[in-house]
Amino acid sequence: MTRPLVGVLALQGDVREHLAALNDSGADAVGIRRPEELEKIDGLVIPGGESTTMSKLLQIFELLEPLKARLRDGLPAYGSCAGMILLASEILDTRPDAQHLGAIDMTVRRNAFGRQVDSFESDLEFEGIVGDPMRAVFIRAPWVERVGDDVQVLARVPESGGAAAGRIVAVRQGSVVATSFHPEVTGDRRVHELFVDIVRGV
Ligand SMILES: NC(=O)CC[C@H](N)C(=O)O
Repeated sequence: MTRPLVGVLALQGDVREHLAALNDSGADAVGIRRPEELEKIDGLVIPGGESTTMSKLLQIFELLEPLKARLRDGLPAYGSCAGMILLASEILDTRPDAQHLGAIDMTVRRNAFGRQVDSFESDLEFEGIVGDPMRAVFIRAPWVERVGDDVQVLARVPESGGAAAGRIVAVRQGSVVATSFHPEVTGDRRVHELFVDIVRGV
């Protein structure tokens, strides 16, 4: 597979940044808004934004069930922040009618680090990615409170992170990856390169 076709769920959130990051990382990127567009892609990114809004829009645009089906069939996926929330099997502190995709066996707490003003940046180690520590940008981010046996923890808040030190902020289950933070906004393409390799089956 030379340049895989990777979709970015384009209902709401920071779509443009992920399209650019994927194009920089060896994939051809395309926005996804309709069920029929899901069939042609080799992988999918779910961007940051507002997970409860995305949940509603997934239903309005009739994408929820077709996307769940493609994920069940093994579609590689990567979710950042709100995308992590949607990929979870259990979400804490969300609306009762909020939908989720259940692609990773994990419990995620929305807005776990606090209010918008508590957003922060941190340098952290990312399992499987070599080189300098990754600059992680957390914007009203979730954290992972529980992971299933098949889920690999890829990154945690470092000891310098105060009360949140040790909290799980990046995970992988099979071909599905999720981060609490936003690599798409820093110019560091290593997470997107890792995901494109997963899509390629590397
Ligand atoms: N940066 C983000 O994606 C924020 C996520 C948002 N706080 C939510 O709970 O859906």
